[in-house]
Amino acid sequence: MSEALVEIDDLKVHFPIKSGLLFDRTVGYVYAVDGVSLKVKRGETYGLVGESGCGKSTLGRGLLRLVEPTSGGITFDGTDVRSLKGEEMRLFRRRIQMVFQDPLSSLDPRQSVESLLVEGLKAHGLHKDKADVQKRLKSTLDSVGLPASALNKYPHEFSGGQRQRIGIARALVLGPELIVADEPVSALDVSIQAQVVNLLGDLQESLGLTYLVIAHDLAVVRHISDTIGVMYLGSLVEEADGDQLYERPLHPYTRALMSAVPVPDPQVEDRRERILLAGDLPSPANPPTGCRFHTRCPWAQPTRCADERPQLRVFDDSGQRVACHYAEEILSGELKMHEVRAEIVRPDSDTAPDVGAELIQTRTDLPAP
Ligand SMILES: Nc1ncnc2c1ncn2[C@@H]1O[C@H](COP(=O)(O)OP(=O)(O)OP(=O)(O)O)[C@@H](O)[C@H]1O
Repeated sequence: MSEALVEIDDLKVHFPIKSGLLFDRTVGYVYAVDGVSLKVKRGETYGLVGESGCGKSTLGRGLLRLVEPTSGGITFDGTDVRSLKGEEMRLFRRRIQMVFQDPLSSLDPRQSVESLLVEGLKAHGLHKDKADVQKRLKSTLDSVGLPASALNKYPHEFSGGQRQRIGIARALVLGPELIVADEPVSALDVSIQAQVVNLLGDLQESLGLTYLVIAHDLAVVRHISDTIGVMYLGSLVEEADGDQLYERPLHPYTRALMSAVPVPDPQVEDRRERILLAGDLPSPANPPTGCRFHTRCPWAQPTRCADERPQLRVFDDSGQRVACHYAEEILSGELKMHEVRAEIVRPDSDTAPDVGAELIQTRTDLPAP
């Protein structure tokens, strides 16, 4: 299957910053999403990663029009989402559901599981046939591994993992085609995370679901994503097949994110590339000129990186896309990291596993170029 269910074209979501006594003056914008184009194929999982504040959630919310995009196109199953109104919009919303990070805050503690699940059905007028509703609720609970007796209980009576199963059931009960899962496991214990990730995988297989999974942690999306997009300060900086991205990360930011994912093998863990990013994420209200990553990039070159914004371009036949002027030179090793900003420790070539590059420890106490 390769048909795109969702197509996002040059999407921008800019939030106005208001000032003045009545907050009636716009003094600037938060460029939360600033020109993202991507496709989510039917039946597949698109993993969107990036550190907190880079615009991942806003992109997900913009797709559902929970926030109104500033510009750009969104197509869902061939329909122009941005032109939908009234009843058409309501029907569209049924086809896409969200799963949120923290089930405790997204589930009203005063409502029983039954009432939480029926709520969605009511919003779409699907609650009238009582026998049918009961059948639907029970089979939905069964599909997420919860017993029918859960219907009469309240969220606090469940463990964190079970609560997330309720959150997933609430999304599933309307029979959606796409699920936007925003940090679906980051509030859970590590031991429970794998169970919920596996559940999402099983549901995808049995129900033919399409997922957009948003996470700050590459480890979470690694095993479930067919395609991974890496976001930095409102833009996609790299996109590739899940495996391809791990074998050959091209963008310096992806390499930095990758180096933060722990590897279970201590030999590999000791020897792999480490890039600790200098400084914090710049403000999306005042993004750096040129390449937005240049202020933190260990390979940034004067003055092109500061002057010219790199476009997301197809790198080679693999279809991998990267927004970096120097991706080829970094990959070939022709361009070295700034020695003043990095301590480079080369691993013993006889024993070093093939993990992409020399072992690099970047010092974070040095100023950005
Ligand atoms: N409604 C809003 N009004 C103004 N600014 C907003 C609004 N929503 C988000 N932002 C800002 O947009 C930027 C991107 O936020 P967003 O939540 O999309 O990032 P994120 O990558 O999902 O981070 P997190 O994982 O912390 O949610 C942030 O600077 C945030 O403060």
